[in-house]
Parts: sequence; C-alpha cells; structure tokens
Amino acid sequence: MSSKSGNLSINSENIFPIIKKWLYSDHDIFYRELVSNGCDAITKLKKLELMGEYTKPEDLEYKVQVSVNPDDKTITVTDNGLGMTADEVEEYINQIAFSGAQDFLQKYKDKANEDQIIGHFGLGFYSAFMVADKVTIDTRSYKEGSTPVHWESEGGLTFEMKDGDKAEQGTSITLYLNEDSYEFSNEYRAREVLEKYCSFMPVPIYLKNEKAEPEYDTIDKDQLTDKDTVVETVLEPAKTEEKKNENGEKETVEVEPAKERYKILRRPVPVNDTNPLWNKHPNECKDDDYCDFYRRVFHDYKEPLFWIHLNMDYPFNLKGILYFPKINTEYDSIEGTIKLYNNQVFIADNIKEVIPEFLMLLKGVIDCPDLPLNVSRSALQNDGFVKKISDYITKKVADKLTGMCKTDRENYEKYWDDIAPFIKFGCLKDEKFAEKMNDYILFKNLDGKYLTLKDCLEENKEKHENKVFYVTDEKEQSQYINMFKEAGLDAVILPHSIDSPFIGHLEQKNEGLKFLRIDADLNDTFKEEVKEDDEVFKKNAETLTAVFKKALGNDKLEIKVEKLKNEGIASMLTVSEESRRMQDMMKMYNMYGMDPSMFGGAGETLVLNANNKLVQYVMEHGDEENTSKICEQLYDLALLSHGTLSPERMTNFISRSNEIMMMLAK
Ligand SMILES: Nc1ncnc2c1ncn2[C@@H]1O[C@H](COP(=O)(O)OP(=O)(O)OP(=O)(O)O)[C@@H](O)[C@H]1O
Repeated sequence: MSSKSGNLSINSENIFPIIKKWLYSDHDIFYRELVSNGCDAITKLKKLELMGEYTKPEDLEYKVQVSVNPDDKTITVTDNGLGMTADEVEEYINQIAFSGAQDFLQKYKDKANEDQIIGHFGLGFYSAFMVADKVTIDTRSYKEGSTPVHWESEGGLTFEMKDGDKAEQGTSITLYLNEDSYEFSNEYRAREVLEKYCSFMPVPIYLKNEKAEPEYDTIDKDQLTDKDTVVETVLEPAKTEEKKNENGEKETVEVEPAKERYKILRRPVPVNDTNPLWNKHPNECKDDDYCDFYRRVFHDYKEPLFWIHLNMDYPFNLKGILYFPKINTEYDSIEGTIKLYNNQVFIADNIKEVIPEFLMLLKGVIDCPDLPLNVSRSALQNDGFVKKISDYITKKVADKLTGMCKTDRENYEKYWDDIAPFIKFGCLKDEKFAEKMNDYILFKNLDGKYLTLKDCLEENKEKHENKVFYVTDEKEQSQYINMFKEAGLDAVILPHSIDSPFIGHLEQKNEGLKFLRIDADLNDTFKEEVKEDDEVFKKNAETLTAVFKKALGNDKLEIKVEKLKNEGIASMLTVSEESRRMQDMMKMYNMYGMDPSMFGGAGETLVLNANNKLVQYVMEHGDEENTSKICEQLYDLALLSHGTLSPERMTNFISRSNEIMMMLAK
C-alpha cells in the first residue's frame, strides 16, 4: 500500500472539544475502551477458530498486554486477536468512528449538562485522544498473507497510513500522552484503572512497566514450565545435620539432598479474572466463593447476610449476584453499589435505568450482554427492554425474600432487622415489590417475636382493633413499655427512620388501620371508668389543671386528669401521633427553625393521675408554698420518662431535687 493520508471526518472539529469536555470527569475510560477492543478482537478470532476459519498456532496464548512507559509517557495496548487489514482500518477507524459519535451527539445534545449520563459514556477507540496527542495503530490481520498496517494520527483530526512491520497477528495501539495525562503511564495508576474497568474481562490482561527493574523468583526444578525465562541455575548443596549415632558419637547426616533450582523472571499475573463467579452455575458455587468474591469486589470486611445469584438466558441474557450487606444500624444511611457489566466489561456503578433505585442499597454485580447500547458500549437506550430488565431483577429479589420467609423462616427472622430498612424502602419506591412483599413484612413485638401485620392485628383484635402501637426507642419509651407489659398489651418495635414513611404507606393501603406510638395516647385498659355525671371529679380536675398551669407558668399546656389503675404513676406525657409525625417530617426535610405551632402545636399532653396520692395532695393544697415545686417536679419527671428535658429545665430539676432532699433531711 502506498502511504495515504486524509481527514477523519468533516465534522470532527466541532465534535472533539465537546467530547473532551463531556468526558472530562471520566478520562480514564480510554483504558476500558482500548482493552475491551482488544478483548473483542480476541473473542472474534476465537469464534472464527470454532467455525474452522482460523487455526491457532499451538504456542499462542490469547492475551491483552498493556505496557506503560513512565519515562516516555506512552501506553501500548497490544492484543493478539484478529487484527485489521488496510481496508478494515479504512472502514472501521477512518470512516465509521465519527458517524457513531455524531449519532451520540444528536441524541444527547440537549443534555450536555447532565454529567450523570455523560460520565458513563466511552467513545471507543477515539477516546484515546482524550489523553493523547498522538496515537499510532500497528495491526496485522489474521488472514494469511496479509500486509501489516501502520496508522497514525496527531490530534485525531487527520491521519496517515502506510505499510507497517508488525510481525504477529493482532493490534498494537500506542498513546503518546498529553501533558495533562501523564499520570496514566504510572504503573500504579494504570493498575488502578484496569482494576476498575477490566477486572472481569474475558481475556487475560497483563500490565507491564517497561521501566521497572525486572523481578525474579527462585523455584524448584519440578515447578519449571516452558513459559518460564530462566536467568540463572542455582545449585543448592545438600543440607546436613549433626546427629548422635547408636554409639553416642557425632555424625554428619544428609537431611536434604543437593538440588538444582532456577532463578526465573517473575511470572506475569493477569490483572483480571476471566471467569467471574456470576458466570458459573449456582450449583458450582460454595458459600465461601460468594464471600470471597464479595470481599474482593466491594472491599467490605463484613460478611454479607445472604445473596441472590441471578442466572437467566430467556427472554434475555442476564447474570449477576446481589448481596444483602450487613448494615451498621448506628448509621441511618445505607449505601450500596450495583456494578453493571456488559459481557464482562464494566459499564458503571448504579445505572438507574437498569437497576431499580431501591436495589442500589444492595451490593452486587449484574452482567447483561443484551443491553441495548449505542455509540459506545455504555450509552443506554432507555427503552422498554431496559425496563423489563429492571422489573425482572425486582421480581427475583422479591421471590428470593418471600421464598426464604416461607421455607426458612428462622433465617428470615434472623436477618429481618438488617434487611427491613431495605425492604421497606423498596415497598415505598416500587408498587409491584410492595404487593409481592405485603404478607412478608415482619414486626418485632415487645417479646422479640416476629409477626406479620395480619398476626399483629389478629392478636390485638379484642383490645384495640385495627390499631398497632409501636415503639421507636426502647430506652426512651421504657416507662410506657412497662405499662403496656403490665396491662398485657403488645406493641411493635419500629426504630428506623424509614419506619415513619413506611407506616404512613401501610395506613394508606389498609383502610382503617392506624399506627400509634406507644406514648401517643392512654389506652382505656389503663384507666378506671369515670362516669359522665361525676361532677366531683370534674371539679377536682379543673382545680388541678389550674394549679398546674399556674405553677408551671404555662397557660397553653394541655393537661388531662385521668384515674389510672396504677396508683404509683403520678404524671405522664402523651404526644399526639399526628403532631409528632408532622414534626418528624419537618425534621426529615430539615425544616428545623420553623415554628411547630404552625402545624397545630407540639401535641404534648401532661396526664395527671387522680388516683395518685401526690396528685391528690396538690389538689387539696393548691395554695401552699411547696405545691408549685411539686408541680414542677412532676412535670419534669413526666418529661424525663419521655426522654426529653431541655438544658435549662435539667439545671432547674437538679437544684430543685436537691432542695427537696434538704427538706427531707431537716
Ligand atoms: N484492537 C482491535 N482489533 C481489531 N479491530 C479493532 C480493534 N480496535 C478497534 N477495532 C475495530 O474498529 C472498530 C471501531 O472501534 P471503536 O472502539 O471505535 O468502536 P466499537 O468497538 O465498535 O464500539 P465501542 O467500543 O464504543 O463499543 C471496531 O468495531 C473494530 O472493528
């Protein structure tokens, strides 16, 4: 071939600056594009081999070799795949490349600001120009008698092409990095990027630093293989020891014979695992394999709780492993990662088109070779097919959970506290998931027993129909819990911040159902009945209320006088469920600063027990000097057993308590 030069594309001048800008955050993606092109070239050649159109030389081992040269600032990616003829370079590199890029631009031109989408794209071979000023291709087709081709381009706008001198089949692409991108010729940076994108590509990938001092290992003779490069034969003399013989004389005995060992160049180790666990059949995988894989991919030292191995090939191809991670309940937020692959090539983490949002709380890998990708392997077409994939994954997760609840209830209960936030979030986000999970949501009661909503309602039907009492903080609400237990009432424990929107969701879906926090109201079970026409009680209640309001200097405080069966209780606080939920919501949306009274007051009610001796004392001695102290003390105690005292109240409470003790001491 006579040498040839030309323009790559008439429009390329407009395109390049945009591509460069768009891909700014993901410059490292060129590694993925070049290495996966190499893997593709090998995969294609393997197919030709299977079809009998190519015979592989016996000693040829398919591989992609990445070599970095930190001195020259170059990177070379070499594969021994099918290579290209001059015509193919013309067709695939000179012409096609930019028509694809134009489609891409056309489709996404209005979304230039959506880094989210853009960050996920690669642009095939041309992504090399994001980091390199000059790029050369040396390629030789597998076809017999083909002439090698040398191609080069400065800046990606024009090219030159001529006969090359590549001796072996395959393609070698060399990048002469631009000043801003020298980091990519650093061995450690290169390894990091390769591990990110290429960890599971289907062909062995090796990384070599051209400038690194060679490293050696010394091995025994029987470990030597044809592939090893021996640099030295080491003769190790026999090992001897001095021992006493039967006659008690010292004797030198040989314990290990002399042997020949070999100093060899350290064997290269691929950076990737060509047969990742998700590709294997679940029957072939042991628990340890799943845990090892989890640790390696997610660097999480905690063992996952359990996992789901997805494996289907109809109506589309999808494989993957989803792990339910152990959640550290000290922290409210749960962050997962779902890594998406296309034929073992890493696309990106957490692509929301394919992975339902709530599943991103899990950790896992999904490989879907059928993903409709355009332009580059990572541009997803958001069509019905992608939605189907997403629905399928959701269904599989629900099937696994419901199946486990039915057949392995013991473990399901064991994991429940950890997986509950995830499931509840899923129910809030996905109607279908919520429907499937409906009968498999568990509620832990005061005895630590796990009940379904149906069981809960059935169990408490007689005492409080269609009402479920719940505890959000077992410590803060312990007084109420004790009262409930004494009265033979039950409540469920809902400690997570997701529980608040979740019970709202349940109430919406189940007409008449009401969730009440354990301190929201005093159930009739705790009270003695007060007759409608009990004028004495009414009068006393009015007096008490007036005395307390005066003593506390708070006219707005809601006070309720009840006859509680438990005479020991003097005062308590109840908080209206509605106002509290409103306040919780305000907190959640970070609307602190706002005045809660906008939403109908704090909803707190001080409950006084008319059956309690101290309360009766206050009623009878409203005018006495110490009565207001008792009122303050009773109010603070009610607040305390509810878990809340402002710093100012706390200071007063302590000094008042001391005063009271002084009185006792006198
Ligand atoms: N290492 C290679 N060996 C053989 N052919 C190659 C190699 N690299 C690129 N090609 C050819 O050039 C074409 C264009 O490559 P490019 O990376 O730009 O796009 P692609 O691989 O088709 O798509 P994408 O990488 O965006 O998914 C490839 O389809 C392939 O035919």
